[in-house]
Amino acid sequence: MPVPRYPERHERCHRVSNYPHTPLLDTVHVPSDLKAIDDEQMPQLAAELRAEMIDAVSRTGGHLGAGLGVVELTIAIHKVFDTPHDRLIFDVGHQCYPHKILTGRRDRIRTLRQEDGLSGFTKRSESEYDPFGAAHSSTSISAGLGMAVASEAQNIRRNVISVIGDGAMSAGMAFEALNNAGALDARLIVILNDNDMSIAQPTGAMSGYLARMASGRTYMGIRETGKKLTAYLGKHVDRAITRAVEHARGYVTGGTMFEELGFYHIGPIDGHNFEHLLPVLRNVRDNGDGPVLIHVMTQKGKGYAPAEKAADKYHGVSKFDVVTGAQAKAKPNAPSYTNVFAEALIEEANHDDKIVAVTAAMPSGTGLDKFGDVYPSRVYDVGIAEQHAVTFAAGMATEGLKPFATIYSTFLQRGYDQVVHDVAIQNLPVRFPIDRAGFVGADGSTHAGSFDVAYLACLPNFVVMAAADEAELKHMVRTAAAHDSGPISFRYPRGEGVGVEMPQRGQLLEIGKGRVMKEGSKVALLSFGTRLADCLLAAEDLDAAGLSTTVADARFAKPLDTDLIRQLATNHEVLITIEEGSVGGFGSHVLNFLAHEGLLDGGLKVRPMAMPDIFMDQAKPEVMYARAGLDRAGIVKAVFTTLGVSAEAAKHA
Ligand SMILES: Cc1ncc(C[n+]2csc(CCOP(=O)(O)OP(=O)(O)O)c2C)c(N)n1
Ligand SMILES: CC(=O)[C@@H](O)[C@H](O)COP(=O)(O)O
Ligand SMILES: [Mg+2]
Repeated sequence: MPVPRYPERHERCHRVSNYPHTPLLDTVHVPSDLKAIDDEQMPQLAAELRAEMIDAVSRTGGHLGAGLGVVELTIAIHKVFDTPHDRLIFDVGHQCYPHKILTGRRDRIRTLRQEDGLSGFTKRSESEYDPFGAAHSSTSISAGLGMAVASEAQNIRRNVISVIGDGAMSAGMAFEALNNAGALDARLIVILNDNDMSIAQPTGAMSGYLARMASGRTYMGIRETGKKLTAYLGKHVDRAITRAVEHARGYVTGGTMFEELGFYHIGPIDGHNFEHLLPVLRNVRDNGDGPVLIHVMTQKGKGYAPAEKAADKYHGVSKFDVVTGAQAKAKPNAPSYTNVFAEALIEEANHDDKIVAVTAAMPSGTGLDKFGDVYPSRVYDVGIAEQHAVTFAAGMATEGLKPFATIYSTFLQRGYDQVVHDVAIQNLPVRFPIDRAGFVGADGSTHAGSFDVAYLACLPNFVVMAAADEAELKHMVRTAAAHDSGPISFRYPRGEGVGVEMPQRGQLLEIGKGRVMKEGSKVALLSFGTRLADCLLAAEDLDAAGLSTTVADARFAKPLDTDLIRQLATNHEVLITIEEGSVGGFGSHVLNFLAHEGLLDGGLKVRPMAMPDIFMDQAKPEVMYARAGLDRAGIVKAVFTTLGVSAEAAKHA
């Protein structure tokens, strides 16, 4: 039976109306419905599921390539195992859209990543089929092992399956979990979904090792393989498995790194071929014990030509035209912060050959791909390894290089002990450009850059800056490059700048000095970072309401500009701090200073404005600002509330 291949048809066929058979997908509401469908019909189901996913993501945007690559694998796992009793954990969770469609969420799949819609990742509160939430990578083996051990401790027979990508497998956490699992001997099934891609090309020796296995260098003969498999799976190695072995390139059965760690290692097998997947999974389900690793080869973007051709560009997409693959791109009003950072770093590197840059598997997201185009030997992609990235940079700093460890706010959380122990305590001049600081929109709470100011400004030795606009970002890159006496960070958000005039090169900022943008006499708005633009707009409203307003840009959360704060506290009735970060950040440091200096004792009304103490679900950034009260209207409201007056009364105050 010919399987319709979506790209060749170039049609929107999510309803499979042009498919000659009854849509099988319409009969699958939950995974147990798969039991009624024959193995031979699985390719048809996969084609329908793939088409459904492509159509949904073309309307919502989101993670495309990873999900397309695991369509067959997802179906096969749900067909063979008994979820949700058996636990299925997707690492990162960005590949889980086919899983969502098969697990009762098809009717909401076109709400993916939208306000009040489905999350773009797995989420415990969303479905019983998501036993573990994710979005940061490389947690699935640890979580799965915990579940497996807990089940065994409670005499519950269940399979736990962790699906982890080759990129995610590069992280320290994954190795820690493999190490523990091999020793504990718990019944854990790890499926290594190897598509030879991370977001970008994978890097590192592990990636090379997997590629060598996939190219057959370590394969053993089929007969020998059969013997080994029998040893693991028991006497009844299914006839189908022998067929699968013949079709697949073979089973690796000895001497692999995974085997040395105590795993039974099966594969590589073809992850798009049900004749290989189903018998292998059934045999693992029905026989054997202890940890097993199944190495499955897949193709990122499988079944959609544009995504197959350019897996990096179709990892995460905006809305796109299914026929052409063209992604919707709003005309930008200003350069993105990421691009400004990249250009500024190149500019500084032109002047200083000690400058180097480090990324943890995010070259395009951080702009370091552009830096690498100019200075290929001065950029290091260490893989998904934030902890290592930080200490690696610390080591470079000890030898006189000037490393920029460029890591998203949310991912730097993973390297926190390294930031404290390896960088701050030793006062090493590692520069931390912190991208995606603040709300990030569709990726939701797991990716929000909420905590970096709180977790960095509390550390002795650190200088902590936030850019209010793209020109400020340039200044901060230059300032960080010149700051050689200890660690320094600067944060900037996802998306476009505000459209200010750009200097050719950044200026050196005086450490610990803010700037006054506008002088008033009654209300002082002290902004840290990109809320400055809304503060200036709010000040217009406040002035119009008769509340003369000063606006200042703190630039530094550490060291604080104490002269500026003292002056604002002394000369105004109200002092409001505003930042796009959690409680415990800039505002907390200002309050601490004011309290210690006795500046709160004379009746000054101080209100710190920060992100609310919740994990906020995905929505458009404007909506998130409004919800958090961190937009123009929210700032005006905070001032009125602090003064205990209405807008009308304020005019007469
Ligand atoms: C701790 C952490 N660092 C970085 C990322 C960003 N990230 C998301 S997916 C991804 C690549 C994952 O590659 P792989 O596991 O091979 O999955 P694939 O996309 O190839 O299916 C990266 C780097 C992340 N989610 N978590
Ligand atoms: C899944 C993941 O962690 C990344 O793909 C992330 O979604 C990228 O975010 P940006 O689009 O902000 O680079
Ligand atoms: Mg991969």
